[in-house]
Amino acid sequence: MDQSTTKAMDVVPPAMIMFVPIANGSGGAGALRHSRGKVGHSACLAATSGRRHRPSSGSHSARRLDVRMAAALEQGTHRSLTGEVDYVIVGGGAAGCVLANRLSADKNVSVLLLEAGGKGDSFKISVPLGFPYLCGSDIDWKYLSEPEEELHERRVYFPRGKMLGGSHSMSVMLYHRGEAADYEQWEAMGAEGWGPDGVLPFFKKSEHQHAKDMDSAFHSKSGPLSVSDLRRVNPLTKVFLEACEGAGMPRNEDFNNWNSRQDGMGTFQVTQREGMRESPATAYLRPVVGRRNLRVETHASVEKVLIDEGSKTAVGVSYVNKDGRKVKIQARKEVILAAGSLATPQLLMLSGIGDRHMLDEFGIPVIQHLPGVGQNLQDQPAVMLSYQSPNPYVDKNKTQTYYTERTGKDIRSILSYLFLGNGPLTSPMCEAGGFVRSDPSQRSCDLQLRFIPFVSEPDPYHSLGDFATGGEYLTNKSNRPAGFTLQSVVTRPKSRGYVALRSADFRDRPMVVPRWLEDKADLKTMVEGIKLCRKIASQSQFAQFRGDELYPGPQLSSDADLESYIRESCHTANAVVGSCRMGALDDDSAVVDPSLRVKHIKNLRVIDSSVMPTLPGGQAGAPTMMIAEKGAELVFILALSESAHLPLDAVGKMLVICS
Ligand SMILES: Cc1cc2nc3c(=O)[nH]c(=O)nc-3n(C[C@H](O)[C@H](O)[C@H](O)COP(=O)(O)OP(=O)(O)OC[C@H]3O[C@@H](n4cnc5c(N)ncnc54)[C@H](O)[C@@H]3O)c2cc1C
Repeated sequence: MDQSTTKAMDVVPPAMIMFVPIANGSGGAGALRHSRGKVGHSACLAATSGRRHRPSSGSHSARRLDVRMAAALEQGTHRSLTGEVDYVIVGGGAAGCVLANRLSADKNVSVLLLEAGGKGDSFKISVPLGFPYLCGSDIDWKYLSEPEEELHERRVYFPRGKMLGGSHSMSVMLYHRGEAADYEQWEAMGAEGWGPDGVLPFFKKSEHQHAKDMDSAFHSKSGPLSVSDLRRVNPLTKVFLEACEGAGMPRNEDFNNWNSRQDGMGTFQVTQREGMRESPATAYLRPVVGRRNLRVETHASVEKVLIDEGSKTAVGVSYVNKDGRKVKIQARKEVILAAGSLATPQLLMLSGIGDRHMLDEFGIPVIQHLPGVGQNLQDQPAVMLSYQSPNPYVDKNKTQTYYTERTGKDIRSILSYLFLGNGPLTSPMCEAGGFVRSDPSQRSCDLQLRFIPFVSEPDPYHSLGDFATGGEYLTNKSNRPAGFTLQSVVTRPKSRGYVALRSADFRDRPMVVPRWLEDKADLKTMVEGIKLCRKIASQSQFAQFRGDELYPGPQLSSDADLESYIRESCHTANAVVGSCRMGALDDDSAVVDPSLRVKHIKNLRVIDSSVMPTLPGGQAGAPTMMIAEKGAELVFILALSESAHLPLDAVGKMLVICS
């Protein structure tokens, strides 16, 4: 038998199985036995589980609690359930952490979360302004795209988090959902049940909104994920907002209120708790890591899903654990892929699910020809406009206004962060910006603008990669002037790329072909973005803060010049989605159905950012967690309907009433 498949493993019928420690209760290795439990109203409990595990919100208590949670996580990651579990979740990122919390809320089921990276609990991760220092470090997968002519043969660097919390643990923390029309489009593309009314309850279920006066129709204060206003707004950010007004742009006080237009400028909300990064790991996983039916295994790299060839049923996964040992684990109920938009399609292909021709090319036995796997890749390309300040090297000492590599070393910033949870170190860098239409005929905003009180190179990620390999970017030696940057992001891109296998070895990164400029409309949007940013920067409000334009530089002014600059320097805004698209049951190009089940394969779902049919205009983190919230409910509905012998619809309605 070929190694990529497993003949009928002993699949236990759908009965709930509880794991109970039999040794000293300390969760010692392998000290567990199974006991059968009944299906109760546990799925209803799942709907409120986040609330029961809320960390306290006392001033310094969150920091202390973080330490306690880290200790619990330490124990949790060493607890060992061997052999078989009910649910195996592959990838402990944004979606994986949500799923681990919600599925293990039913204490009658056992859940194993496998994460290739580590715990991701170091201090540098929790300090918001430290975000650039995470890029290129050992908690980053550091993907590189294939060279493309359209991008002047550049390889684009894609940071992706390799730790619990995934990419969101190294994110910029902006909290955006897109607008209602984005989800109407999902539904129109065959994602039945994923329209605005179908997704809003799950955004709210996730959210713990700290700002006052937010419309409760769109916000909630009872979810696990802390969402807040900025603790400190940089003086230059305020200048930027005044300049936007000067340029005739409207204000928007809440980009996530679907009763009003997304258009307008304002400060961004962030996923932070008391000035510290809030990731899916801190919000969802750490509070529940002590649950006895949940095992979290880090440094566990999944190589493929084990699928029974005859019945086309996922029965488990094989992975390499932290000791380098190959382990097979059986999933009695489901395997759920949540490895993100680059790794999930790779894992499907390595498991024999994907385009037949590609699998043949690498000698992988085809279990299911599914040509959509890896296609429909979307991301938001971005381009920078940077100015130095009038006294660029003297102004480097104004560390509270111009962020430079000195800001993080400034004693005022450090003390303010440590004792008050405030100051520049709480900044996500992009503190303000907004959504605009590059021309009035656009149906939705095609541009997101972001203001950064820091001089960025044209391709900041290239420079960050250089820094990670010993370069001087971000060090005291760097010759960076003080200044500021405006970033134009294609927020609803029309171009589509793809992910393909590079080899049949799971340790090789897949090929990533972003094709950002495939649709010339996206190029045009970026050109218009630079022009609009120049207009904002030329307003009188900036007069005393603006020196020379550094990038692209005033000599580049025609559309052709700007296009060339964009090809040379556009970079990712980190919203990589769509490579395992959800669609209607009869849509052959879709990878998962609206219940997120992989087409033609039993007991296998994809629940992560890769299922998005299109990018909701904004960042991808909040929509990913929404997908995982709704995905967990879909998993419960199936489990309940099977054990109670009820139709799926009836169970779905019951759950709505319970929650
Ligand atoms: C630098 C950066 C900035 C960002 N800024 C923002 C922002 O401001 N706002 C926002 O909303 N979003 C932001 N994002 C995007 C957001 O983080 C992602 O959209 C979101 O995390 C996607 O969730 P996911 O669960 O699909 O994948 P991920 O969060 O990437 O999780 C996938 C997980 O799977 C693990 N994994 C992969 N392969 C395997 C394997 N073989 N075995 C086991 N585990 C595996 C990975 O290590 C990772 O932990 C940013 C992302 C980055 C990288």
